[in-house]
Amino acid sequence: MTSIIIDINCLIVDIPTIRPHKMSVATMGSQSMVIVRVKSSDDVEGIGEATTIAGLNYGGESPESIKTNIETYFRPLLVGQPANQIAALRRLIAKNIKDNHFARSAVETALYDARAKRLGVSVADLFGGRIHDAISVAWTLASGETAVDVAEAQKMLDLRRHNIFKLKIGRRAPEEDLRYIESIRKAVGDDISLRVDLNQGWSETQAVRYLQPLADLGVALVEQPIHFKNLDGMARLTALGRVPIMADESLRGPQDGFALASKHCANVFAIKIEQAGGLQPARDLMAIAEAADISLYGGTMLEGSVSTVAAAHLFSTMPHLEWGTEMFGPLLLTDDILTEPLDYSDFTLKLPAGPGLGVTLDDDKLAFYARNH
Ligand SMILES: O=C(O)C[C@H]1C=CC(=O)O1
Ligand SMILES: [Mn+2]
Repeated sequence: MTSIIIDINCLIVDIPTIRPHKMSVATMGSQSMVIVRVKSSDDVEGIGEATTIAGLNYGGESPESIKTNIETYFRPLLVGQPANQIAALRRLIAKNIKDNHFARSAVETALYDARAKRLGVSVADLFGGRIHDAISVAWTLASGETAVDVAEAQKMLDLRRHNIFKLKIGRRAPEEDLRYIESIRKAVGDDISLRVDLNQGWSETQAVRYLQPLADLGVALVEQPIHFKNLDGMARLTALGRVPIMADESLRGPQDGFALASKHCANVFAIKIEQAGGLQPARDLMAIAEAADISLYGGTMLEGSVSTVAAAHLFSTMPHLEWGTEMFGPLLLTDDILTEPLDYSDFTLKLPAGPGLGVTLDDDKLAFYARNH
């Protein structure tokens, strides 16, 4: 029997972070997730999540705009449509709704979750099946206090939770950032992979000046050092060859991926399902990277458990995820909205068993953290 979409609901859920998360774009003290539930005539519910960083600080979609746009534009478009025809639904959305990649990703995730549940398979199975049962997970140090970050890195190593660290820099003067990285390097030793993320915080001139000092400190990867539109600049920094360059904000879907790949603007792509516009566009973006011999990294929008596990399903199907992932979002929050939290151990995130995304929402927690205004 054909299952028909009968309703789409959105809830904004606000959960505090375990500590302030300081980036060049914003300081976050809590995370706001838009949880999307797609209900169908056969009673199978699909869930998805759209999460941004600090309202409008990172990009053009906020939790509030995502909720409004899904309820006002996606919902009437999709209600009454066959729930299993995901490609047709994607075409319908593309024809009627421009941009709104985060909202699209949440809706698409919910459609895949429901489709997989109906088939009794996992979301990874819809993308060819998992190759990896666990994926490596980096942690971001971003408390803004060197001593706190040193202690945090040590704790993560002791707990065997993370042994790769991303450092958020570009908020302070470059010389101060160098001293900070040096302290972290001294504390963790030479064998630990340290990467930095500027979130576009530098001018191209600053990047030319400071890439070598970063390389001298053993920084393995430099993420989005300059403005996302300065693709020629990204290509020039990549061509310098001082340290591998990773694109993040410059990648808003497969077309951007093609532009960056054809101009050699990066050595590595950070793949984010929300920024790409959903699981399938993210998969398309990864195919472009693979064809261009650009390495892959599984990126996060500091998402909660639902979007994190959705991305993990997709990443688990990739033969080569050379730089691992940073799917740690749920661990940055003081509480979770799942009945069973995700399993982080042995420096990895374990893919859950079970159909669909393999996770269940805890309705009491949702009710507790839901924004009521
Ligand atoms: O990569 C970003 O820009 C966003 C995010 C990912 C990890 C983190 O700490 O911030
Ligand atoms: Mn980034």
